[in-house]
Amino acid sequence: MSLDALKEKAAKAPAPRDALGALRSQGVSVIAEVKRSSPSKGALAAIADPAALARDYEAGGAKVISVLTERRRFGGSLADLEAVRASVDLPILRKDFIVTSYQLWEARAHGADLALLIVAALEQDALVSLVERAESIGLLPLVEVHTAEEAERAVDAGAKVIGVNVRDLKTLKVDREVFARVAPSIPKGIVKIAESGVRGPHDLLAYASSGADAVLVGESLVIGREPRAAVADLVAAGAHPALRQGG
Ligand SMILES: O=C(O)c1ccccc1NCC(=O)[C@H](O)[C@H](O)COP(=O)(O)O
Repeated sequence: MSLDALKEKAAKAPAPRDALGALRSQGVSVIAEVKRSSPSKGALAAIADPAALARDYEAGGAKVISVLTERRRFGGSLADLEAVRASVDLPILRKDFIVTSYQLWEARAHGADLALLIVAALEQDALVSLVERAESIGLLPLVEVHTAEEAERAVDAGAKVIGVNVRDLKTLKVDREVFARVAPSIPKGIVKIAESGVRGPHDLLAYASSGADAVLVGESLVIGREPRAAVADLVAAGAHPALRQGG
């Protein structure tokens, strides 16, 4: 589709939902992901009806839904994004390898409210310009980092929401300690998300004790038999106001 056509589609898309408000609400917010497969684990779950899964996540108390839209390695699509957006009242994250403003327009045109920007994949100028572009078209950028240096770059680029992915995207290894090492480099006032490796409430509590305002969870929700109950268990664990770091 041409950029002009995409911009026209974006203009007709439903208005963006308040993702920052959702992430800043009380308790540790759960971002539940629609994830069929992954480079690290291969096939995880068939997910014939991503909209039904998203409704289960919403009923369990998730604050945001993440939809992987990359097809080859994650089995996702923009059609999934659109179907999920239409089926719930929550803000939706387009989780993909976004490196152009075309992909941001594409995200908004298909109903996304947030878009992932991975610091390691972008030169600083490009990162700054994509953060600005995202905000100008109504998308909240979730800027993903894996090291303290990348966190500094995210802050310099004006990120309001930073996700620390504890999965090393080069080796695919998950090291949950990464969050505790990187989070102190993120100033108060910026929403901190711990991404990957949440197997259950104990991992959410560990991330929360290191300052996480939200967790992003994929695999453990899609391989379990009761996604709604699994989300509800996480939400209950994260509900204690004392857990919030006041960041
Ligand atoms: O999941 C992977 O194997 C992966 C590999 C390379 C780049 C990204 C990858 N995953 C995307 C994500 O960030 C996760 O889906 C998300 O954080 C949820 O993680 P998990 O709960 O561990 O499935």
